Formats: sequence, C-alpha cells, structure tokens
Amino acid sequence: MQKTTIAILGAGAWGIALADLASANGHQVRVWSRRRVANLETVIQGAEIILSAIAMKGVSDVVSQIQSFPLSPQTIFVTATKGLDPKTTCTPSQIWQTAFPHHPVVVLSGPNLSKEIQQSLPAATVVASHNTAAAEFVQLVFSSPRFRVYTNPDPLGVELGGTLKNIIAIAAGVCDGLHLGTNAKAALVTRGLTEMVRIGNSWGAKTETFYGLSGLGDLLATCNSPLSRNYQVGYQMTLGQTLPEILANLPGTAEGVNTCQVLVQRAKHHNIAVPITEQVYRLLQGEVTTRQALEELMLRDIKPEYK
Ligand SMILES: NC(=O)c1ccc[n+]([C@@H]2O[C@H](COP(=O)([O-])OP(=O)(O)OC[C@H]3O[C@@H](n4cnc5c(N)ncnc54)[C@H](O)[C@@H]3O)[C@@H](O)[C@H]2O)c1
Ligand SMILES: O=P(O)(O)OC[C@H](O)CO
Repeated sequence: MQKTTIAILGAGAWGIALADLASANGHQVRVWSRRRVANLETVIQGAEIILSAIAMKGVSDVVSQIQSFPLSPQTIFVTATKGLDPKTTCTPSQIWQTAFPHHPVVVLSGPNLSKEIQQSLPAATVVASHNTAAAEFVQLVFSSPRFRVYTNPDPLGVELGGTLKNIIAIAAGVCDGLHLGTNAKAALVTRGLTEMVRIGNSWGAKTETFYGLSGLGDLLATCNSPLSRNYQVGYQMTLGQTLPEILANLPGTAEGVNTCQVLVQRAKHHNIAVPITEQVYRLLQGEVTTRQALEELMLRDIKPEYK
C-alpha cells in the first residue's frame, strides 16, 4: 500500500509499540507526547491517521486541544486507549466521535501486551468501526507478518472488551498471588467473561464480540501474564502492599483501577450484577482484604449458571 502519514499521540509503552509497527511497514510516523518538545498542531498537520494511545486520564484534554486545530475532513481517528471517562462513563471512542462527528473513528484493541510486540513476537488485534472503509484502511496500515489485524463492525464491543478485562485481570493477579489453583482461575475468568458480556449488552455491544480477540482473547492474555500491569496490581495486593505503593512502582498505567470505580457506579445506576467488579472495587478501596474478597464471592447466594 502507499505510504501513509500517521500521528501517534502518547509515547508510552503502547504508543511506541504501535509507532514501531507502522514505521516497520514503511509509513511516515510522527509521535507526540506531553513530555516531548514537538508541538501537537505540527505533529497532526496533514496526518491521514491520528492514533491516540494516551492514558484515559489525558484523553478529554487532548481531544479538546485538537478541536481547535484545522484538520483534513478525511482524517481518520484511531483510539487504542482502554479505559472509561470517570465523569461521563463514556468510552474513548465515544469521546472522539462526539468531538469529531464527521470523521471516522476506529477502535484498535486486542491481546496486545506491548513488551511482547516490541520483542517482535507474533500477535493479532482488531480494528473496529461503523465506517468499514476506515477500518479496512487501518487494517492495511498495521498488518504485517508479525501483526495480524482483523476488522470488526462493533466498535463499542471491541472497546469494552479491552476495557472491562482489566478489572478481571486485577482479580486474576489476586487469584495467582493467593495460589488458589487452576480451577479457581478458570472459574474466575469464565465468570468474569459473563460479567463483561452482561455489562456490554446493557451498553449495546454484541455478545459475540466478547468471544473474540478483543474480549476473550485479551482476557486470556492479561489474566495469565505478569507483563500485564493490571494483573500486577492484583498480584502485589496479595503481598500486603497498599494500592498507592503498588501504583508508585508500576511501570506505566493500570487502567483497571479507575475503570473499576466508573463501572461500579454505572452498574448500580443500571442495576447490573457485577460481583467480581464489586469485590475488586472494595479491595482497591481498602474495604476488604484479598481473602475476604474471595470469601464474599464464594459465599454469594447459589443460583443457575445463566440468569
Ligand atoms: N502497554 C500495553 O501493553 C497496552 C496495550 C494495549 C492498550 N494499552 C492501553 O493504551 C493506553 C496507554 O497505555 P501505555 O501502556 O502506553 O501507558 P503508559 O503509562 O506507558 O503511557 C501513557 C501515555 O499517556 C500520556 N498521558 C497520560 N496522561 C496524560 C495527559 N493528562 N495528557 C496527555 N497525555 C497523557 C503519557 O504521557 C504517556 O505518553 C492505556 O489506555 C492502556 O490500557 C496498553
Ligand atoms: O498491562 P495492561 O494490564 O494494561 O494490559 C495491556 C494490554 O491491555 C494487553 O492487551
């Protein structure tokens, strides 16, 4: 394909990994971060794709900065952030789409631990949009023999898969830290997926999306890898560290910590049962210990598997 100009916003672990993938495919890549000298307006000027790999806490601010700059009407926005806005509970793609209603917005999400991608290990991801042509264009830009990119027409489901699994990954870290065994881990991940589908459906996402790469795929990756920062948060809580201590030493962002709070709020408002999320929330708040959280989950009222 022809050379594309891509502006990558966010020079964290994921922004840099995506920049390297696009550069390796011969595209012209410019990276912006709040800590670099490059000017945001200059970086996005003439870009055919603006890809955001900014942590959730910075998304709204960067979106409003870009709103004041001139853009080509063809510019495609790609969002790779896995979080929820604490004020509105909106997803990053909803924030981008509201700010730029006439531009295509594509969600990029999948089982993509950046460290493995930086080691050139093979991986697959999903690009999802209501604009099929935009998703196919982004698919071409990033596809390579070491990065297999699928398209999907359910951007909300793809985005929520990557976001909701972070909370289950915190719980999986606790499960491994307490040495609860393989049966417990399988139960947690499976019931976690049920919780993700329940929340996703209430939001309007399709069930089948959660059984794909961006849902189950990302859940398996993050719940089974010490490379996951969210998993690390849960694991380290079993070692008796406090949340502020863990976050102070964590390399990068664990979005699940803030997502959990937003989700509990949203679940309460919409009357959705989210028992695992609730226990992770109470644990992060210091209201229960890891052992008490486990006990509360195991002693819930017995019920049918599907209800
Ligand atoms: N690292 C991964 O393996 C991976 C993979 C897929 C998705 N993600 C998602 O990508 C996002 C970024 O993850 P990361 O690992 O690169 O995190 P990181 O902590 O390494 O980098 C975060 C980036 O966001 C920027 N940022 C933070 N607050 C900001 C603000 N207020 N204004 C402007 N910029 C701000 C930082 O400067 C940095 O460039 C997260 O939502 C994460 O869930 C990460
Ligand atoms: O390190 P984590 O927990 O943010 O996980 C990174 C990616 O989301 C894995 O796909």
